[in-house]
Amino acid sequence: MSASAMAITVEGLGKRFGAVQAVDDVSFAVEPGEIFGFMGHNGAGKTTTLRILLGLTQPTRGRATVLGHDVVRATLDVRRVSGYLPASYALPPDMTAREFLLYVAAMFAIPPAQARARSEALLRRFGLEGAADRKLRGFSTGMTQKVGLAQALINEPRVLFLDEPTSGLDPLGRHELLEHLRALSQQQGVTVVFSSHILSDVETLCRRVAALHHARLIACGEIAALKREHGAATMDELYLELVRRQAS
Ligand SMILES: Nc1ncnc2c1ncn2[C@@H]1O[C@H](COP(=O)(O)OP(=O)(O)OP(=O)(O)O)[C@@H](O)[C@H]1O
Repeated sequence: MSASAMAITVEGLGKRFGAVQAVDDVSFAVEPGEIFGFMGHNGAGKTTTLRILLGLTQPTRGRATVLGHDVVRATLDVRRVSGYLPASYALPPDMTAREFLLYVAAMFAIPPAQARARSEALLRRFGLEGAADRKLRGFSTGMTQKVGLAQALINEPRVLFLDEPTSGLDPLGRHELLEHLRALSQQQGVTVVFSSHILSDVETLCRRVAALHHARLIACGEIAALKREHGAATMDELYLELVRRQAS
């Protein structure tokens, strides 16, 4: 696939925070409609890369595009077509789920009637109708993640960036969330970047992955091919082998 046909392109991306090189010469591309896995240990640079792709942090080197929009020069276009579920964030405790979705819709300047229709559809889709008028302060981890995903979808994004979306979820909650993501990709052609430490979830959902290690990309490609290449039977084995090779 040519670079211009890619949903996301990342070329020689770098980010330095003072003395810390958070992302170092990272390049990869994501195809439209694919669910692309992003793995790496704590502090490897995953969140920083996602935040650069969303235009929330400026790179110190390199360039990246989302649906052809340069993430530095066309940040507003990038935000318009993107949804983001951060790894951790505080929902406003005194808002109800419904109020919160309408609030996020207003930030995207979605007209009120459309905002109401989308909010109701998302509340239904995530089984939150019964809790829609409850204040967010009492929401469980699973319900909070569903609200988080609903807010990330309010602008009907074509590209969805998810940072650790399944952490803290029970097996049923994880399964439901993975099914939602699969449906978004397969039925609506949404491109998903799925960053996770839970390698079984990455394997369940993604055909291709990138692995970051100490800010650098140490592997990128099809999971099946990477496993073959590195003689790994499982995803955990693959990841450990990739990291081991860096150390030796
Ligand atoms: N705003 C910041 N200021 C200074 N250093 C930062 C900042 N954001 C990230 N870093 C540093 O950059 C490095 C990469 O962090 P990042 O959050 O991108 O990693 P990560 O792979 O997402 O980790 P985790 O899995 O723990 O979320 C870390 O050393 C981190 O401390």
